[in-house]
Formats: sequence, structure tokens, C-alpha cells
Amino acid sequence: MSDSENGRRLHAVDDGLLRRRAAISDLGDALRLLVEHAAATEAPTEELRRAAERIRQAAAPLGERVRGRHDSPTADDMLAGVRLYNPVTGAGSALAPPLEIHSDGDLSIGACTLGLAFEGPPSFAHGGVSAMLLDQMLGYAVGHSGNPGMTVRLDTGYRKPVPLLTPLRLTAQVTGIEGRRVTATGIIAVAAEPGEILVEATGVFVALRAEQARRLFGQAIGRMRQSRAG
Ligand SMILES: CCCCCCCCCC(=O)SCCNC(=O)CCNC(=O)[C@H](O)C(C)(C)COP(=O)(O)OP(=O)(O)OC[C@H]1O[C@@H](n2cnc3c(N)ncnc32)[C@H](O)[C@@H]1OP(=O)(O)O
Repeated sequence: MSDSENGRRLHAVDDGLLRRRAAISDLGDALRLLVEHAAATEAPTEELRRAAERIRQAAAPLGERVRGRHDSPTADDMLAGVRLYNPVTGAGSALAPPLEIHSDGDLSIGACTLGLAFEGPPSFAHGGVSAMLLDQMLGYAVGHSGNPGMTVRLDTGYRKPVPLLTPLRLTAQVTGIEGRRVTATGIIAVAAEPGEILVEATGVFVALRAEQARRLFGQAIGRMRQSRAG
């Protein structure tokens, strides 16, 4: 194959991948709308039954070709950090708010708004949801520092309840690195009052030894390489 033919082929593959990622995001948006409406609806009982039937019908074709536990989604790029179904940040996930994270120097900054589907105490977020957001924030900061690891400890302090339907600002940063252990801290605040801490967390992350990475993720990485080669 000539260079230009190869270039055209790669370009076509990229276009296909981009279109698939856009479609996954679109489906994610639709699912999140559904989840939020389902948590908030006061529609008549018969409408709930009709909706349940229509949703089952819509889900059926998606279930005809599915991946197994160790297969990466074909649209993901684990090495580049593209994880479309991450339950906190994934654009394709029905469960994700989704939380959007970027870095400003050593500081990781996140933004999201939690809908009624995330309710714990009336009108406020479930405490486990706050812990999930902070685990992701801290993990991102740890990865961004160049020392990615898995959470081995997450301490959360709940100072004030986190309001739903209110833009939130989250921040995180690495505070210490000792051998394989990285410590990070983070907070959740209302975006309009970023100085007032609602929830704070400190996490300890441990870098995997090569044999641990092979034991835990070897099958998934092997399948990802196979599917890329094919
Ligand atoms: C950009 C990408 C963004 C991605 C964000 C993702 C965020 C989400 C991250 C997660 O949620 S990860 C999923 C939840 N975590 C897990 O499932 C991890 C489960 N734990 C394990 O599988 C093992 O603990 C692990 C393989 C990580 C480590 O096992 P080891 O047997 O190597 O640990 P070891 O007991 O030797 O401890 C290593 C170090 O950590 C320390 N350590 C372990 N547990 C600890 C703990 N609980 N608190 C404090 N330190 C702890 C331990 O003292 C030791 O310190 P030293 O090296 O200084 O001796």
C-alpha cells in the first residue's frame, strides 16, 4: 500500500472512530436525560408502564452485540485515557453526571451538576456520590502527576450537604509521594462559592508492581492488543 493510500485508510478509520465516539456521547446524553426524567417524573402510572415497555424495546438491539468483562470498548483508547463508559466522567455512561476534569498546573479542576437521580438526603447529594466524585478527582490528580495508582484508602469529611441541580466545582492535588504511595487531597464546593468547602477527601494511591498489573489487567490488555492488531 502506498503512503497516500495508507494515509487515506488511517484517515477513514479515524473518521469512523470519531463518528462512533460522537454517537456514544449522543446515546449517553439520551440515557442521562432518561435517568433524570425517570427519577423526577410524576407522570401517570399508565405512562410509566408504557415508557418501561418502549425502553425495553429500545434496549433490545443494543444487547445483540456486547463485549465481555475483559474486552475494552472498541471506541476507547485506554493508553490515551479515553474511557467513554467511566461511571464518573464517561460521555457514554448513563451513570456519570458526567464530571469534566482539566488541569491547571498541579491543580486538577472538575465541574458537574448533580441531578435528582443522585439524591440522598432530600434535595442534597448522596454521600457515596460525593466520595465517588472525589475518588475520581484524586485519581486524576495522581495520574496527572505521572504516578498513576489504585486507591487503597479514601477518607471523606462531610462538612455541609452538597446541593442538587447546582453547578459544582471540585479541585484536587497531590500532596505527597513516598515510594509507591501517592497521597492527594480534594474538595467539593458550589461553583458560585468556591471558597466554602462542602466535602473534603484525602486519598492514598498505590502504584502497581509489574506483576500486579499483569495479574489484574493482563487479560484486558492482551485482548486490547489483539483487537488493535486485527
Ligand atoms: C487519569 C486517570 C484517572 C483515573 C481515575 C481513577 C480513579 C478511581 C481509582 C479507583 O477507584 S481504583 C479502584 C479501587 N481500588 C482498588 O480496587 C484497589 C484494591 N487494592 C489492591 O488491589 C491492592 O491494595 C494493590 C494491588 C493496589 C496494592 O497491593 P500491595 O499488596 O502491593 O500493597 P501493599 O500492601 O504492599 O501496600 C503498598 C504500600 O501502600 C500502603 N498501603 C496499603 N494500603 C493502605 C491503606 N489502606 N492506607 C494507607 N497506606 C496503605 C502500604 O503500607 C505500602 O506502603 P509502603 O510501600 O510504604 O510499605
